[in-house]
Amino acid sequence: MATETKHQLPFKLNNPDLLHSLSFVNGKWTKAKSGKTFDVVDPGTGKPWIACPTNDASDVDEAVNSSHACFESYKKISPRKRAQMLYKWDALIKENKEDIATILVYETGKPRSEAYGEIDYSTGFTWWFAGEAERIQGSVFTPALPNRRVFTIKQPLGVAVALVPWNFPIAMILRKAGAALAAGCTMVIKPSPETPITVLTLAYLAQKAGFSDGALNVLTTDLEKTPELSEALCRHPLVNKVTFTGSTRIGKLVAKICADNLKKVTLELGGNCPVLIFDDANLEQALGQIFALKYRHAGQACITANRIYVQSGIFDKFVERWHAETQKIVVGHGSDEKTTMGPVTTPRGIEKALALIEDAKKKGAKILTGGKKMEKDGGYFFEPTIITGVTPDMDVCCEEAFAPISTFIMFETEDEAIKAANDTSMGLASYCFTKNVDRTWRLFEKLEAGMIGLNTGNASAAESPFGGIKQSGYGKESGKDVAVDEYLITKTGTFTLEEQS
Ligand SMILES: O=CCCC(=O)O
Repeated sequence: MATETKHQLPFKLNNPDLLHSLSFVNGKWTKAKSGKTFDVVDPGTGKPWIACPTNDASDVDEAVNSSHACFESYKKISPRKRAQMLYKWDALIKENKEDIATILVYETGKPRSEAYGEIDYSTGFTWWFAGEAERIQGSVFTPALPNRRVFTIKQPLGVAVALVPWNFPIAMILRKAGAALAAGCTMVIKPSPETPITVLTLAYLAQKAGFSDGALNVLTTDLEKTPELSEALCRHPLVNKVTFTGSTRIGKLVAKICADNLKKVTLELGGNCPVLIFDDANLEQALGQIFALKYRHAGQACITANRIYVQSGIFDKFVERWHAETQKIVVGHGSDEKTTMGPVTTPRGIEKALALIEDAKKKGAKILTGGKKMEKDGGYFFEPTIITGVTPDMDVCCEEAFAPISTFIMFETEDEAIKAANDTSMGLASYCFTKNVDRTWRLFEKLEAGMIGLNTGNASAAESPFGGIKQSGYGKESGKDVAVDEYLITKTGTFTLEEQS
């Protein structure tokens, strides 16, 4: 175990070797040059339990150089060998699932059952990308000119940087690093200050799976040094690709910085996702699916249901059923087996939720239940909340809540619902529930989002391209070909064939 901390661990692991708190650079556990550290806090108690290095711009060179040196040899490894290492990594993560879930609970606050769910979802990516590694193909085609032959090959583009959020730290890493390593790239990861430990565990297991030193480096830092460290990573001349998941505001900054040197960028940004439930929907199906989506990780998923539009014929009944289900939610520490909803991950989450509710109340919304912070064991708990009478001018309608706030809006016609759903700068995911097949197709084509859930609230999967349109970003993660392509360059070969005389 390589922890260097004055803190008391609030849990025991079956395999204590998994727990690391130093950064991981070139296969070694490394302190920041400044020697500074920051605390990682349990959102369920508000107590710090471990500390990690506060890296800054001066720590970037060593990490990127080692990833670049590794790339020079890693790119020559056969796709089958890359696949084998990815399968091994996948197996090691599954073998240590219980311990990884424990760390995840104490970093994010999510209930243990959800932590298991995240690991199952995430290993879908390691498994999928192991398969993709061997299916990277170029093409040969017939050109217009005689005696000419044209073909393309795909090659890994080099060192990639991943800037990742705290809400699904395992899924985000495996979705990004899985694709990069399958393509033959190496990666430097900057985890979120809230969730560095799960990421360091994954790096430890990647090394055990056979990835060589520098293939996957992890530089931790705190909130204050995040902009400096991220910018230095994005600007480093040996970095060719940046993948970012987070807010639209920061995504635009990342895109601007990378544009200076024309670096390839993938951006998975904000959501504000609408749900449309029509009178002819199977009410129980819609309720079950959207309830699970809404309260997954206390409302802190980018694809969560931010605005729920329900047609007038079933509005009252739907909200009544939703209210009844909401009363059954057990809010508590993620490690408690009875808990069905944990805290939000940061105190900032509470402040934002309170501000949204205050604004909605001022503008005439009705708070059916909840709306307050819960004073409970020092954690960042927020009451499951239902708001009705929501109008488009309310912040809760225009912004991602990232909290357990269910926002209901009544509609009459299909056209009205589509117009309201699309009335946002965001375009990550949209959902609709109807048993009318023609309407389903119309909605699929007319809703402005990169992912459309049709009678489902659960559309994320390794085989499905994940990514938004409009201000929700660009590029695809997961899915066949598209995700690995984000880490490849395509080279065109043109050959003139001399005929034998
Ligand atoms: O919060 C963003 C990721 C959620 C998902 O991958 O389903």
